[in-house]
Amino acid sequence: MKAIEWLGNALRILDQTKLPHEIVYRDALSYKEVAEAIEQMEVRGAPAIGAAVAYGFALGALEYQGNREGLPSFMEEVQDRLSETRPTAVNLFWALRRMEDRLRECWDVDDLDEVRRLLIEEADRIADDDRRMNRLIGEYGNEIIPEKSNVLTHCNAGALATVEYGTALSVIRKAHETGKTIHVYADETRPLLQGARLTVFELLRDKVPVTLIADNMAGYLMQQGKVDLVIVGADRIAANGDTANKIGTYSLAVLAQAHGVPFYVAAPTSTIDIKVANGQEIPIEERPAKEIRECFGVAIAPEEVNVYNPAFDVTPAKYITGIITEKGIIAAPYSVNLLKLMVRS
Ligand SMILES: CSC[C@H]1O[C@H](OP(=O)(O)O)[C@H](O)[C@@H]1O
Repeated sequence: MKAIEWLGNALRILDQTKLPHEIVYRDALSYKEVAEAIEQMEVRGAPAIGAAVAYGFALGALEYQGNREGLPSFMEEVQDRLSETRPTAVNLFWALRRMEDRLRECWDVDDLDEVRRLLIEEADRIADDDRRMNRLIGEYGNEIIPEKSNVLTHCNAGALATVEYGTALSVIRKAHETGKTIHVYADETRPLLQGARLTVFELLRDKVPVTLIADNMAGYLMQQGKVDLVIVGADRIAANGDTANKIGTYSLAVLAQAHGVPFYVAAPTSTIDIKVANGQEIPIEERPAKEIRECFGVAIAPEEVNVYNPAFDVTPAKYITGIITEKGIIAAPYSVNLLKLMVRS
């Protein structure tokens, strides 16, 4: 089950708003369709968004009908449209920058089809890098999973949030595959229920024991000593280790520290934004009020009520036990150790 698949002239997108009850694909033939799919969260998850944007950029070059000289200004429009879709996941901007850099490197390539080929090749590399990084996250992360453990996770940081394997769920999968007795508590993750709809869906398919809980039950589980560790994904990690992730992550981190439960973030280095000093500088997406007032089309609050709907929150580094990356597990002091990580090849 892949979130996205490149078809050579289109990007096949699994519409995650329909999961788990319907498996529906959309073949995006244009960069605008990719942008809409990201905004509507048909494709979501920081690494998956990054790869989708890379292929969306390549689709823009395929759509272009002008001469070679006009391509750069057209691709600026493509870049603008893709970059305005969702502000928090830095993977989007990391992928766009790689595609823009590749386009600039092609300045002396006159043949438009050759430029298109080189851009698709770069998007493929971005996708392959994500597969590789997620596998390694699973390998390193497995080192911190006890032989027998109850792990709590939030939202969906699984295969559906990436090109393959996932980040937090890559660690859980690896532990399961290596024969550890791992059981997962999956937060439903209001308001869009990525945990109930996507994480549970993934883990049941992989036969990983999983129990679904409402978000407000996590503290009670920890108070009863039923959670051995928490592992979540990330959308943007600042230079000091402050981490933006799905709304509700910060509450989990504070509860985990209060109950002496280790709290890990699993993310590829494409999610680390070393240019952002701390969490205050991370843009937090605010989404439509409808997502709170309704639950998948069923009104659950009076139409006239005001709504606050931040899609992410920021967990200060002091609550994070370790950051699991494809280059190893990073501990505090994050300002020092993340910088060392990013300069390491
Ligand atoms: C592999 S980490 C994915 C990350 O993205 C999710 O947010 P959204 O579903 O809104 O894209 C959530 O924060 C996950 O942890």
